[in-house]
Amino acid sequence: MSAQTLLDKLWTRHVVREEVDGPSLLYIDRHLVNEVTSPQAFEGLRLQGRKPWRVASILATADHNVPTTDRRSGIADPVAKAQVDALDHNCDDFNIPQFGLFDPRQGILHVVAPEQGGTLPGTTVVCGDSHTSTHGAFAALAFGIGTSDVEQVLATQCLLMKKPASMLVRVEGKLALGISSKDIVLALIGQIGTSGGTGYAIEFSGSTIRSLSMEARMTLCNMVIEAGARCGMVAVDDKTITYIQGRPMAPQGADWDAAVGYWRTLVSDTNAHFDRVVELNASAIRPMVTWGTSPDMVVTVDGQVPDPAQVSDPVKRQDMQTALTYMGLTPNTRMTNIVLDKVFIGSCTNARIEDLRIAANVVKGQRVATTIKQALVVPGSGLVKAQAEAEGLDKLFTSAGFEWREAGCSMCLGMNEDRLCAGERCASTSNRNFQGRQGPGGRTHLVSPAMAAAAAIAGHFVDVSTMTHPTQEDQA
Ligand SMILES: CC(C)[C@H](C(=O)O)[C@@H](O)C(=O)O
Ligand code: SF4
Repeated sequence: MSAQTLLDKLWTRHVVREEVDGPSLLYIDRHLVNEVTSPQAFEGLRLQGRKPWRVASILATADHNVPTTDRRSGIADPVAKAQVDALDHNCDDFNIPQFGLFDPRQGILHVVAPEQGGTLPGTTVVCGDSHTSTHGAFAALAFGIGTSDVEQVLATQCLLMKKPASMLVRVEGKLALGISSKDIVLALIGQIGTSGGTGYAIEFSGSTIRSLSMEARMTLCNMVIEAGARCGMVAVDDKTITYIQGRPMAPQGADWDAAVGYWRTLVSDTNAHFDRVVELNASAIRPMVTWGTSPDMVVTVDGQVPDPAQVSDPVKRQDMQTALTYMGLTPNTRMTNIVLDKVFIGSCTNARIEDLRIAANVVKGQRVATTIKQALVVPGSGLVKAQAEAEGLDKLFTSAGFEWREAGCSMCLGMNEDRLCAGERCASTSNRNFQGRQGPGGRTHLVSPAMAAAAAIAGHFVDVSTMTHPTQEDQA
């Protein structure tokens, strides 16, 4: 047999039926269900008199609409409340286990599932949410689906999909101090653009990737969607296996041994062919900050806001101009001179324990700048929150002036009460800086947790690579 990529291996193992020139039918192992994209799917099942095909494949929790303060007083917004109530009702009705609002395991699905051992190598993982690509960090074939697909997977445990092309992103070398996988992926998106990954599944490889923790690998795979790719993945190694061992939903005993034996095969064969290869030099990567309204509008923190006048392509020039007007920025402003109103540390990109450790270490013993109106830390799950509290990280944050919240998507997209007001400028560890993403008229700059934390203290962006703190390699 010819050399196979990791994608080939995952694909072949899950194809139920292959069509020439059409989508294939894939078997789905894990279905993550949130409150936003599932109500209509469940309604569809009911109308057809169907039941979920394999309830045990489902992991459900509300994440987008949940309040991050005072949950006991309920959800004020009627739309948010209706979605959360619908998930409760549907899970009760169809006997689907759910992590409810008061369950410590509740949180953002892309944080919760790996934490529970619900994301395993060699599986297919879907969710009605684009950032499902996150789970590919475990050598899973993981991708977001739409609401009608959610219904199809509930009903049949299968999904029609066309095999993506393969892209290898090889990152070699050592990251400088203070640089994280968020900077790697922002640098990648800056290089290939928001449609550079369209039609591809991206596999990350190379010595830099091997040195990264599982948390850091999840951040990489989380953001491939912002490069247009459907899924991201990282091959299995010791770190993958160590992370999973002992988690509640992980296999045990003889099953564990058999699973590990199979998981070890989940690497691209030497000489496997990729449709596109992109190389990055880790030692050249600097802390990244977005300046515009798309994740590829990004520069290094020691750079400046670009000048549309320097760009010859009229379409690109107009896009830049529109973004700058929305963002309220003047060309050639140094990034370190951009003054902020709010800071958000959270989201499925960067709200895992390692992210909070890195941020807490930066703010330790200091105070949030008086010009910052609000600095939020929203852990990715109740268990991340509990772990952080056990380590005293919450105290480091609150005594610096941050607010310490309950788990959820929160200000990543403002479907709950946590939002930017019009014109407010925010350093955010999330993944999307689209117009109005964090609240109508809000201005988002995407950064790493270390960069967000340092910006909160200074009141403007600062270059964290000139500060001393642990890297993601130390934490692995
Ligand atoms: C609401 C949901 C469907 C959406 C997504 O698919 O990604 C959200 O999570 C986001 O990040 O924009
Ligand atoms: S944290 Fe943000 S990106 Fe992630 S699922 Fe929630 S809204 Fe989407």
